[in-house]
Amino acid sequence: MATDLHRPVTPATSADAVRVENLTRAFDGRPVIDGLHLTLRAGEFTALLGRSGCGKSTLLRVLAGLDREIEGTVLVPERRAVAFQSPRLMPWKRVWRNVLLGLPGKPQRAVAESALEEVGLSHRSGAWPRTLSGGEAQRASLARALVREPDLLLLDEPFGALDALTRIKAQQLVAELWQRRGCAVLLVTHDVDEALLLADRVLVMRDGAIAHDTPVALDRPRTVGAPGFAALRAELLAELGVHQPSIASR
Ligand SMILES: Nc1ncnc2c1ncn2[C@@H]1O[C@H](COP(=O)(O)OP(=O)(O)OP(=O)(O)O)[C@@H](O)[C@H]1O
Repeated sequence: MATDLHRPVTPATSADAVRVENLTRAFDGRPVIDGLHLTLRAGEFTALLGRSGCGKSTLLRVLAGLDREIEGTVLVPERRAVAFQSPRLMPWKRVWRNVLLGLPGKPQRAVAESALEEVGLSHRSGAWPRTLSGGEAQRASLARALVREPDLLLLDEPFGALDALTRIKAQQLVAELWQRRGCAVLLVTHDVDEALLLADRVLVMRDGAIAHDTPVALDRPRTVGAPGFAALRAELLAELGVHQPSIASR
């Protein structure tokens, strides 16, 4: 039975931001998502890992309502927003107009300015997208997500194309925004450390379903050197099929 994602349904339990039951998505008869179950709690930061091509982006697109050719049940909040690895800004619209793009009604520039201030980009409000650095463009994309006041923020490798320093800053910004806004976040990433630095829970996707679900009970703010970090990293890498050789002692 195809789920009517055209009328997003608020999950039955208000403590849940997302409920997915028995979700299947096939391309040309080949299921990429196959009987997947998933619950995301309101306000929870979840990271989603998995090998390339395992279906992470497909799942995110379904949750965003961008892909409706599915079977199963998908309950998501009405207010949700998505940011992709490539910021997808319209080159012919100034930054603040990009931020307001697609919002219903006639939102005032002040709405965009407020979101741009939140991501530290007020000074580039009137700029053309092509003049932005990679990090600035990604922050503009985050501002565009924030003006939607999402209960669910979907992030598809938003830091993937950034240099190492800009990436750290962008990760810190997302952590701050999440703590301030209190929305549920689902972050797709390839980076195990990034998942462990940011998330309350890390999921690993395999064979079209959630194969592994790890709570991350480390104190915040986190560092890669924190006690317990290395053990969680090793556990997740093993789930991803990467086994770290033990260093032989002499
Ligand atoms: N529109 C489409 N038509 C046909 N096949 C598709 C389509 N979208 C995705 N796929 C296929 O579905 C599989 C999962 O793709 P998806 O982009 O969800 O993987 P992913 O886990 O996000 O990968 P990566 O980590 O490399 O970004 C891939 O084999 C991909 O080729």
